[in-house]
Formats: sequence, structure tokens, C-alpha cells
Amino acid sequence: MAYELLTFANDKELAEEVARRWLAELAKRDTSVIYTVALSGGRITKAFFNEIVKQNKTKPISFDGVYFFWADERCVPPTDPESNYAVAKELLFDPLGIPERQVHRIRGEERELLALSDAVSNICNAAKLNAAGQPMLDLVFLGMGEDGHVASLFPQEVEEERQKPEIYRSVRAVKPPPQRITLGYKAIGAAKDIWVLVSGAGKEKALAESISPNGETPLAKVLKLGNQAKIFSDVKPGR
Ligand SMILES: O=C1O[C@H](COP(=O)(O)O)[C@@H](O)[C@H](O)[C@H]1O
Repeated sequence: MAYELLTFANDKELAEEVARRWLAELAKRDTSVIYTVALSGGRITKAFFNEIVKQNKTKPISFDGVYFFWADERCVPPTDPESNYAVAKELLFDPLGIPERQVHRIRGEERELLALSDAVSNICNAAKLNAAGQPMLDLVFLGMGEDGHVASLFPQEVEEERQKPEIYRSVRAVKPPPQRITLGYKAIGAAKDIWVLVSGAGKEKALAESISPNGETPLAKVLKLGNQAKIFSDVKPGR
């Protein structure tokens, strides 16, 4: 289990630090080389996206060559307030002026098979693939729910589901909206970096279980995939 846990007094401080680190990382990369990142949804993304836009005003960096994907999407139209893409479009892409060609949203409003094949082909066209055919994204941002779910990988899944090799798969979530599309564990595990933003009261127990060697939550399973993950949290692991 490989992770670094950084804790913050509140969501504002968490968002400030993650935005600062990510912008610094983007600033030092070679902009002629494609950089691939998967975003998540959830409450903390709003503060995080706002903070990126704010910090980028003071010290602008280039987003050339940065290609955006999603760790998960809810199967709703792209204008629906529940859409993870809708939040990113309003708070991140539009304010930063990110060209549409760099944004590969999951078409959750389409028929399931079409949405899945479109999402898989977009990600495979942009990212290098590992020997198992999984995309080696430069960075995956994840959130964590009160039950320890990450992306749309929920604790109720059976092991057989978790082991599925599909890059993206559709799931029925226990949390509304129920129909979702998510990266699988193997795709998350193939990423070069995983940054988990854990924010909001009520997540103390799930965080404690996730970082325990015997943890069974989806986040615990991600932390056992082998990559060095960073967890940025405004809650302390507890009961
Ligand atoms: O449903 C989802 O939940 C998680 C966590 O969200 P939060 O509001 O509890 O922070 C999120 O990371 C995921 O992308 C989203 O679809």
C-alpha cells in the first residue's frame, strides 16, 4: 500500500494546495508532449476548479497539449447539474478558455454501448497504453464518498466486477443518479499519478478504513494497486 496523506484545516486550504501543486506540475512540463488527465466529480471539485482559475489569473500557465478525460460520469445530459462534465465546463474549461478538442467528455446521455466505445477510443487515442492495454494517464483525480467509493466504484461490487479489464464500464450506483460510467480499477492503476481529494465531514471512518492495510473500501483497493497515490484530505482518519 503506497500513499502519502496530506491533511488540511478545510476545503479551501485543500483546494488551494492541490491547485498550486498541479499548476506547478503543468508549468514545468514539455507542452509539445500530450498530457492526459482524468477529472472526477463531487463537491470538492467546485472549490478546486475555482482555485485553479483564480491562481492561473495571477500566474498563467499554458494548457496546450493537456487533454481532459473523466474518472467517472453520471448518465445524464451534458447540461444537467448532476453531470461531472457540466461542472468542469462551467468552472474550469470556459473560464480557462480550454479548446473543445482537448476535452473528451463521456457521452452519458447516449446509448450505453456507444458512450462506452466512444470513451474508450478517445482515451486510447490520446494516452500511451501499457502491456495490458490500459491507458497510462499522467494523472487521475479522484474524490472519495462517505462509503469510501472513488470514481463510480462502489463498495457493493463483487470481486469479479472489480477484476474486469474494461477501461471504462457501466455501473448501477447506490448513489443517485444510478446509471454511471466509470474507469475500472486496472485503468486507475495504470495511471502515472493518482491524487485523491477527500473532503467533507462524515468521511473520517471511510478514510481510516481506506488507509488501513486490511481496508476493503474502493479507495483501499486503489491504494493497493501499486502506484504512489497522494491523498489530500480536510478530514482526519477516525471513527
Ligand atoms: O458520485 C460521485 O462521488 C464522488 C465523491 O463525491 P463527494 O461529493 O462525496 O466528494 C466523486 O469523486 C465522483 O466523481 C462522483 O461521481
